[in-house]
Amino acid sequence: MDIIVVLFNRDLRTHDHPALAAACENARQVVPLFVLDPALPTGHREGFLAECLADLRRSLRGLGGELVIRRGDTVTETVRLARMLSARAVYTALDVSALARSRQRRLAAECDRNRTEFRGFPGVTIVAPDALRPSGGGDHYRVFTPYWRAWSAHPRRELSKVPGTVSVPELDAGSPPEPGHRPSALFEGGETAARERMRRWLKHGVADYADGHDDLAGNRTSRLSPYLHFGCLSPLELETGAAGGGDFVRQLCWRDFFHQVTAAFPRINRDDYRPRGHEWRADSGAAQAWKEGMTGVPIVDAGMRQLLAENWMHNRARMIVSSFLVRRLHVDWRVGADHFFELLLDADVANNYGNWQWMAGTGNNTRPNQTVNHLRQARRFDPDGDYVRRYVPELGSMPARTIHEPWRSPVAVAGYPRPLVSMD
Ligand SMILES: Cc1cc2nc3c(=O)[nH]c(=O)nc-3n(C[C@H](O)[C@H](O)[C@H](O)COP(=O)(O)OP(=O)(O)OC[C@H]3O[C@@H](n4cnc5c(N)ncnc54)[C@H](O)[C@@H]3O)c2cc1C
Repeated sequence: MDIIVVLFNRDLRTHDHPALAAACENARQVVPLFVLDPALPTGHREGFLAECLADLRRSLRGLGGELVIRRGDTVTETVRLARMLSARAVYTALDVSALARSRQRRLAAECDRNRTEFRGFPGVTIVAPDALRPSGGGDHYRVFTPYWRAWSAHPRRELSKVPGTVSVPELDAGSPPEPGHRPSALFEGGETAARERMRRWLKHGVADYADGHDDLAGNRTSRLSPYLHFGCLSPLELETGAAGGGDFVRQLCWRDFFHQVTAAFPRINRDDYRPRGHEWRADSGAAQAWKEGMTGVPIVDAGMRQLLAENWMHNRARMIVSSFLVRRLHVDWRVGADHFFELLLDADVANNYGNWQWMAGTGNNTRPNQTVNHLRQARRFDPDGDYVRRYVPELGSMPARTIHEPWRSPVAVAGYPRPLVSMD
């Protein structure tokens, strides 16, 4: 039999899917597979994932194919299916986290034992994590600006076409996960919703990105991060569509940057990338107040409550709240990063922990002692206080003049705490 199994992970799409396109070209029959593995840290993302899988199944069925779903250990289930079908190969997109890489290694070894070909493909990032090496030596770029230069000059692969048909052998397709609770009403899972959002963004949003991306109250960033995380969108296709959108493309480069750091330093979610000997305070009360959006600093609380309400947070707010936790409360970056990881719909190991270490001064920041002035940031990026008013209703009637410093107001605000730390 001439069958190839395509294992889907963080690439839940049919457009620009190099592994799927190659399998359809190379074999008469193809089995698109997703394994619901208990080891996957899906957390609040389960409902979104279920929508992504349902949408992918619909798309594949539209091509004459199917999405086969199994439950259990990814390697065991993939190899079991490949053996049952006497498949000649397993194709998959390569990813960078420690979990993904150990799974890839195990899968490659098991395939080898069973005399099944194993092939890894690109598609999770724009430029493959191992494609660029600094001229001065080393296995990855530690600093962003030289990476950005090399990345911009690096030739791109061609976008892969959606296969004309996907021909699947007779087999039990398996039941999809329950749609369950969608964590955030703002994000509908799946490639169809992702492509519609990308289309609107490229037509109406990206041109304003340089001016608008730091406007906390405005909806002026793409909000494509959950779709990029689950691979409902190809980052390369997005970059191609945004050609000329310099500042926006630079953000996509940040994503690739942290992925190549993670590939080289897989313990990025646990160990300091650059140990600085910080002594963190074990203050669970302060950390709890921060998580609940009750620090008494409105701009911080607004960000943390946006996270609780939407499972997403504006990038500027992520910078403000993370720096507040590590620089003002002196709480370990791991506490904040793990909380983000649990709640964010777009949480991924590379971007989340890479950015947290950056803010904590233990990561790739060339100015590790750089601090954020929280009040100045609040006045600059939320000048009218609309972002705070939206997420901190206790302050709803405060004028722009005092909303960022309610402790200066002669009238106490009922139900809203005094700042945990002095803001002078
Ligand atoms: C402490 C902290 C934690 C973060 N955790 C995550 C995370 O878990 N997952 C995540 O995708 N992003 C994370 N980011 C980066 C950034 O905040 C989000 O990617 C962005 O807010 C998503 O919104 P958007 O899609 O509208 O972004 P846009 O501004 O429209 O940018 C487009 C895309 O570029 C990428 N991008 C933008 N900024 C960054 C960045 N600083 N680092 C890496 N990629 C970037 C994202 O994929 C994003 O979707 C974090 C940033 C900080 C400061």
